[in-house]
Amino acid sequence: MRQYLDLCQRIVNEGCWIENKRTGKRCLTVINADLTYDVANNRFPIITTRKSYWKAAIAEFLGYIRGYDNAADFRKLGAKTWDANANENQVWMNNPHRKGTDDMGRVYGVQGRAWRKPNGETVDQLRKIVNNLSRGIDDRGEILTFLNPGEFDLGCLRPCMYNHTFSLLGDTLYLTSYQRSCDVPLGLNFNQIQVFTFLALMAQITGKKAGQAYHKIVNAHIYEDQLELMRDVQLKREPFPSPKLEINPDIKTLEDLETWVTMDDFNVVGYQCHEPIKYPFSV
Ligand SMILES: Nc1nc(=O)c2c([nH]1)NC[C@@H]1CN(c3ccc(C(=O)N[C@@H](CCC(=O)O)C(=O)O)cc3)CN21
Ligand SMILES: O=c1ccn([C@H]2C[C@H](O)[C@@H](COP(=O)(O)O)O2)c(=O)[nH]1
Repeated sequence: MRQYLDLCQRIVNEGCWIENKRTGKRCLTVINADLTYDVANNRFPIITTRKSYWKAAIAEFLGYIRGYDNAADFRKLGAKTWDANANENQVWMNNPHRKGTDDMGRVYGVQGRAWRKPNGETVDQLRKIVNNLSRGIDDRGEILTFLNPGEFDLGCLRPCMYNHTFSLLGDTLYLTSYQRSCDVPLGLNFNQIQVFTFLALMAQITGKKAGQAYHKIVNAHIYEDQLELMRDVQLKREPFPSPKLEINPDIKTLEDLETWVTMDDFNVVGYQCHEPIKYPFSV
């Protein structure tokens, strides 16, 4: 939690104002942030200086794991987070590839589970990684990449957290996740939870011990309409100790994640937090 607050404070102290064309807003911005999450000791990196809707964060990531391309499917799991990008972004609404209400196009999990090859076949990147890790294999290329520049025009948004690389040292599993663009008040609150939970889940279904998760961010920003709340409210609060994440031990395979898992299979124990803060969201 300290590392999150340090990053927020660094943006407030040292950030540069950058005009963002897509949203029409200015962002206070720094380049490069490195965060580490201790999954081995289950120190769940949830924000405690405001209420965090952690179930929505896990639901969103489960939707990526399942390869969903529709905001309605994310809503059914418990995440409303794609409603605006699927249905309120004028550029995407005017895109002839958009298949109607709630369609997100070929983003995130679609690329992760069904990357298109020139011959018409698809590559299931996640299945390959799970198969290899389960057999104790790390081919130094256990990479799940959502970033497909050839298909940017087929999706509502380019992926922000776009690459997850797994590594095995003996029977300990590590994860390194890369993020090109980070809305620190809103997005990072979710992304921290997602990186942590992804490693915990992958360790569980491949029979490995979870090690550390490394989260590398390039452009970390606070939108102009979020700054006051961050600087004058959230950063004035003292964090509480990290809680623990409990995952249903019956989740044993990728198929379990694809079929029956719901948010009832996750629990956070000992979460103490300050009052909610409602940050503005930019489409
Ligand atoms: N500007 C922007 N920031 C983002 O973080 C973001 C995007 N766009 N577009 C794609 C996804 C969607 N994500 C989102 C979208 C909404 C919330 C959000 O509104 N969070 C609130 C309430 C959550 C709830 O009630 O479930 C929060 O207080 O955390 C968070 C992440 C992250 N991504
Ligand atoms: O997982 C996510 C998804 C999105 N974001 C944020 C980062 C930016 O503020 C916007 C995306 O805008 P771009 O113009 O495509 O960079 O969404 C996030 O923080 N985390």
